[in-house]
Amino acid sequence: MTDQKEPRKQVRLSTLKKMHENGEPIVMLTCYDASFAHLLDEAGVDMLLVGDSLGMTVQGNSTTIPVSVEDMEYHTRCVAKGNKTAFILTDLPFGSYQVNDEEGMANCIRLIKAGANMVKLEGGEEICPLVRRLTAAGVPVCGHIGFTPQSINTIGGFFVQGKSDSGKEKLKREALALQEAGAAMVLFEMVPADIAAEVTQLLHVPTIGIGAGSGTSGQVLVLQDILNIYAGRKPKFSKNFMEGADSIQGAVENYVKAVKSKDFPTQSHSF
Ligand SMILES: Nc1nc(=O)c2c([nH]1)NC[C@@H]1CN(c3ccc(C(=O)N[C@@H](CCC(=O)O)C(=O)O)cc3)CN21
Ligand SMILES: CC(C)C(=O)C(=O)O
Ligand SMILES: [Mg+2]
Repeated sequence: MTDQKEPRKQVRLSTLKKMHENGEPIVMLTCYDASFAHLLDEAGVDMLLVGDSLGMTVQGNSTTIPVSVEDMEYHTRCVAKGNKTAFILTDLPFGSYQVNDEEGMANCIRLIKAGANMVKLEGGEEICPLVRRLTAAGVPVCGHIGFTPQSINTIGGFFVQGKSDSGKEKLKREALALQEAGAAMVLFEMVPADIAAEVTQLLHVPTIGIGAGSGTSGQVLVLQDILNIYAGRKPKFSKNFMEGADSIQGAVENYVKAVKSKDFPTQSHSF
C-alpha cells in the first residue's frame, strides 16, 4: 500500500460552515486562471477568490476601479475550468451593483453562470437589500468591509480601517447587518486584529481576514504576493511563502499549512 492521499471531496457552503463550527481555519487565495486553479485545488486551498485585484496584478492598473463584469466573467470561467473541488468566490467589480439592485442581480447571475459558487460585494448597510435578494434567489453572498478598495477615492489611500471607537462600532454594525440580510460570509480587509476577532465572536457565519489578524474563521491573500511577485505595492500583511520552498506548489502548500496550524498571520502581519 502506498500512502497516497484520498482525493478531496467537493468543498460546499455546508463544508465551510462546518469548518467554521469546528474551528478549522478556511484557507483562501486569489486565483485568476485555470493552471493556478488546478495547482491551488491540489494543494488543498479551500476557496479560490477570483478577486477584482486582478485589475492590479493582471491588468497593471494602480487600483481595482477599471475592472469590468466581462473581465470577472472571463477569469471566473478560466478558474472554473481548472478547478475540481475548491469553492469559487468571485468579486462584483466597481460599477456593477452601485447603479441599482436590478443591475446588481443581473451581474451576479452572470458570474454564477460563469462558475462562481458565491459572490463578494464591498459594503455594509447600503448593500443589504441586494444581499437579501441574492440570498433569496439562491446566490450565496460574502460581504467585504473594512478597507474596501473600490472606495479608494473616498477613503483616500490604502489605509487601515476601524481604528477609532466610532470605526469599530461601524464595523460591528455593518457585519451584523450583512449577516441579518443573509450574507453567508463576511470578509475584513485591513482592520485591527482585536476588532476582527471581536466581531467574529458576535457572528455565526464564517469570517475571512486579510490584514485582519488571526481571530477570523479564515485567511485570504493575493496569490502573487505569497509568490513574491509584485507589479506595484507590497502590502505589510502579506508574506513571501517562496522562502523555504523549492517550487510554487511547495510555497502554496506551506501557506495552506501555516493557515491551518494558525502559524499565519503573526502580529507582524497584523494591525
Ligand atoms: N497584490 C495585491 N495585494 C493585495 O493585497 C491587494 C491587491 N493587490 N489589490 C487589491 C487590494 C488592495 N490592497 C492593498 C494594496 C496595497 C496595500 C499597501 O501597500 N499597504 C501598505 C500601506 C501603504 C500606504 O500606507 O500607502 C502596508 O504597509 O500594508 C494595502 C492593501 C489589498 N489588495
Ligand atoms: C484582497 C481580496 C480580499 C480581494 O477582494 C481581491 O483580491 O480582490
Ligand atoms: Mg476585491
